[in-house]
Amino acid sequence: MAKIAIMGASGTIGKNVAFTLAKEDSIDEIVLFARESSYEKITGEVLDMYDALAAEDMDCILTPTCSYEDLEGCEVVLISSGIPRKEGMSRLQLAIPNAKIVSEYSQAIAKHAPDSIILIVTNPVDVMTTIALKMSGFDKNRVIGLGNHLDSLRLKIILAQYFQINSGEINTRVIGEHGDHMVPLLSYTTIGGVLLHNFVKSIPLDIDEVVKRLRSAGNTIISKKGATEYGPSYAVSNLIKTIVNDSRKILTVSTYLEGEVEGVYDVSLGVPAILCKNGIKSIVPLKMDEDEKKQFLDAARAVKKCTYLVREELDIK
Ligand SMILES: NC(=O)c1ccc[n+]([C@@H]2O[C@H](COP(=O)([O-])OP(=O)(O)OC[C@H]3O[C@@H](n4cnc5c(N)ncnc54)[C@H](O)[C@@H]3O)[C@@H](O)[C@H]2O)c1
Repeated sequence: MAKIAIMGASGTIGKNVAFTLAKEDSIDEIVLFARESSYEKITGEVLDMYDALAAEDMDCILTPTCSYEDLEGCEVVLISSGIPRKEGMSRLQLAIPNAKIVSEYSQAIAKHAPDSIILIVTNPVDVMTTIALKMSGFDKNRVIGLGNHLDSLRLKIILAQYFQINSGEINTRVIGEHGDHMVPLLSYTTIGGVLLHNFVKSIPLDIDEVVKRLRSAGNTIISKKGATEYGPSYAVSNLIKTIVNDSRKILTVSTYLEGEVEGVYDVSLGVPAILCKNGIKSIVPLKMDEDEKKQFLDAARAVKKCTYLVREELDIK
């Protein structure tokens, strides 16, 4: 049975992840951490969740708190605190205030839950993953960012709807940046075990249109309902369940790279990795085609530039 914590639990992602995971048999306590200004709200969320859990005869302990001491004994700590991107705001303008929050929380986690795994959702997530790594001092296998797993789920559903087949038949992956420089790995995509490139010989597909829909998927949701909610929350819950259950699934997560992908160093980006109880067990080796490789290197350059500027601003070595 696992104890986990969510920092930013009063927000959309945080509370949805808490409610989803409270129904998991393998998790017996969830710490919902909030700032003092959000404490009332978080206690209200907890009372409401308990009513729903009672309807399902579930007994997960939900602990609302503003105290870092309650992180003690957590196996996984999720950071989903942060300001959202406002119109006209550059990536860097978003990154600096969010990096200050991630930096403070990562140090608190290192002190109070030194054996935990840190999972980052706060955007720009690939930059935040490096900040959390540097500020926690954790082994890089225990600092993981979520972004491309969600993008991969989005590509899966776009293809399933296009071909009108069960989404379980689609095996696909998006790597690189969770943002403009995402890299859909079409050369690895299979449908019912058949490579996409072979499959589309019999059923034509406008690949450019699919990639365009994928890249704008998050913004399309935000423009219609103000925020993304169920997709990211379920994607995060997938990662946490895989870790606490030691399931060893291969999921695409942001991790600090030191040459595991040829020519890419000192930057966190999304790559397929085997996840286990200790975090990342290993990164799955990739053989990208020329175009995918070029896109991945572009992603590395863009994310690295932003990460360096943030580190300089916050004086993070
Ligand atoms: N990586 C992904 O796939 C993905 C997907 C969706 C959202 N996100 C990101 O996750 C983060 C949270 O999204 P959300 O929709 O839950 O946002 P939200 O605005 O609903 O919640 C934000 C949370 O952060 C807290 N917060 C805000 N400012 C803070 C500060 N200065 N110090 C401490 N806590 C603070 C709020 O109290 C709240 O709990 C955002 O950065 C968003 O961009 C990432």
